Amino acid sequence: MEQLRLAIIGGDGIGPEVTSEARKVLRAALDGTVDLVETEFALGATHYLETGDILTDETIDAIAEHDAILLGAVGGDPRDPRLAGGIIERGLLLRLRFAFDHYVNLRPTALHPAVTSPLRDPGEVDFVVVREGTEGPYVGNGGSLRTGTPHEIANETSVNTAFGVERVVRYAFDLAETRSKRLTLVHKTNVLVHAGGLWRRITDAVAAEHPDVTVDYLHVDAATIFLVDRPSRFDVIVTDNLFGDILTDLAGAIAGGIGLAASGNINPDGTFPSMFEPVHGSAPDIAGTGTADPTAAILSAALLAEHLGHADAARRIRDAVDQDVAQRPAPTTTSETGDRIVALVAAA
Ligand SMILES: NC(=O)c1ccc[n+]([C@@H]2O[C@H](COP(=O)([O-])OP(=O)(O)OC[C@H]3O[C@@H](n4cnc5c(N)ncnc54)[C@H](O)[C@@H]3O)[C@@H](O)[C@H]2O)c1
Ligand SMILES: CC(C)[C@H](C(=O)O)[C@@H](O)C(=O)O
Ligand SMILES: [Mg+2]
Repeated sequence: MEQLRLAIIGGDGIGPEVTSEARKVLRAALDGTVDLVETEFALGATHYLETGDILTDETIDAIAEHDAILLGAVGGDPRDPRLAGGIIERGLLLRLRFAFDHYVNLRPTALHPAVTSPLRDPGEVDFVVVREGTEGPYVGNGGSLRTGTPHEIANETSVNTAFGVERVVRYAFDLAETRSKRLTLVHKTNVLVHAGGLWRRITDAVAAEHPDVTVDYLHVDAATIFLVDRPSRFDVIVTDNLFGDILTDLAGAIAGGIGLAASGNINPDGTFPSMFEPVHGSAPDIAGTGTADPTAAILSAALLAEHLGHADAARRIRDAVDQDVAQRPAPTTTSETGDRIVALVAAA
């Protein structure tokens, strides 16, 4: 039987709560077809406060030995001065994305049947944001002069390389070819002229190789209007790291809630393990209450299964989620939702 080695990073807050439900569902979906070997890595703000370690080189090497990573969420109490400066987000989450060259951050959005969108008339909501994952303003290229004085100067430089932009744009076009063949570049070329110009030129050049894909462009501010007014206009959105971050929280909200939004940090070359995680964070406001919705983590596990070649297991997970959200009791708990979805997967 095929063996799949999964690195599990529950993380902080609701991260471990939703990840354990996703693991249950994944085990049920792969049962009998795969020998699933799960290795837990204690990482996150809590781990850092206990040990002083955020992510050692040895741990990166150990995680690299796995076929994929399932991550919950990381980030501790925002008021804790020991966690200031996003040290966990940067030193753990972004470090993993960069170390494993997750240059595609894939964030699909679909309005599941029976889920209520806050939009009055959402129409068809079925699009994928292809968010660049290793560049942009996320690279940590910045600094502050005269810090803490009235004359402070703080810089955060967005890094965009032709190599980095081209590979993610190519991925987005290839994805559009498998969908409705419509691609929207989202940027802010009217202000961010250097980075925007590069994205635009590369998108135009790759578009010439895909004459059957309809390509358009929106400034990111206008894109937020259309996401609310007419999300059906979108099929594949390709955008930079920061715009993609912001748009996908909005996308989650219009598709019925951030508790349903899944993502994959993909290394398309397969050199490193890809990492699957909900779009949401550690939700300290509800951690420990047992009310977190594990659906985003479960759908992230479906993306993981699909990425590893188990399309049938992925389909069964998604079908079970669709059935569950259509008849979900309220109120319900994190583990009850996981249990119901496990039962539906097992019955399929
Ligand atoms: N990938 C990640 O690990 C990741 C992603 C985003 C934020 N974060 C971190 O998480 C911490 C909290 O960030 P935030 O408050 O800005 O965003 P968040 O996504 O954690 O929470 C935003 C709101 O959504 C709710 N929410 C989130 N997930 C939910 C779920 N599954 N079910 C029900 N409600 C849910 C929360 O209760 C909160 O009201 C910060 O430290 C942030 O840096 C981590
Ligand atoms: C926690 C943070 C670094 C992260 C990001 O900005 O990418 C998160 O918001 C996300 O969407 O995964
Ligand atoms: Mg985000």
